[in-house]
Amino acid sequence: MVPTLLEWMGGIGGLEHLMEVFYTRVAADELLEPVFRSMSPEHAKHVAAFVGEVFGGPKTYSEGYGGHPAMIRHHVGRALSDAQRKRWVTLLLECADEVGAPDDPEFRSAFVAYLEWGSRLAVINSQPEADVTTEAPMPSWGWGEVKGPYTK
Ligand code: HEM
Repeated sequence: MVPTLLEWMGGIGGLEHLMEVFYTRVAADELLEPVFRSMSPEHAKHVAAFVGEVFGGPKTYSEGYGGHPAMIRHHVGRALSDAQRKRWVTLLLECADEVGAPDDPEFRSAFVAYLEWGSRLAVINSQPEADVTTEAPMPSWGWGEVKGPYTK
């Protein structure tokens, strides 16, 4: 059986740890700190729940935190810039290295693909003139063309 992306990265505990480390670093980053100044103490946990669900885990975000529409609404009107988006992705990947998240080529290609996709949508939805549809279904992300984790 091919593991889900969430299973491969150590389950929800592994993802929560990554997000805790990441949002601590975000709060100390000059470009991102103003964007996340009002984030709730639960922010890292909620983002981990969302990404965990997308990566094949339990439906925690859908059942407890408002689902995909709520995630989209959190970005609406924030006028995020591409520079902020790039820093967000770069910092998250640095933290993935720091916490020892899987670094096999297969996992990282799937992880980066999702982060590029999701972060670009967040920027689009955050523009003041954006025509946002919040009713899109929860995304589901898998291994893509690499089809599964690295095997020797
Ligand atoms: C794959 C990409 C992304 C995902 C999955 C994601 C997910 C989320 C989720 C689930 C929330 C709501 C958290 C909660 O329920 O408390 C949220 C809020 C937010 N996100 Fe994102 N996000 C992404 C990209 C970005 C990027 C690139 C930025 C900015 C550079 C950003 C800025 C924010 C901000 C400002 C909030 C609201 C924080 C607050 O409550 O004050 N997001 N995001």
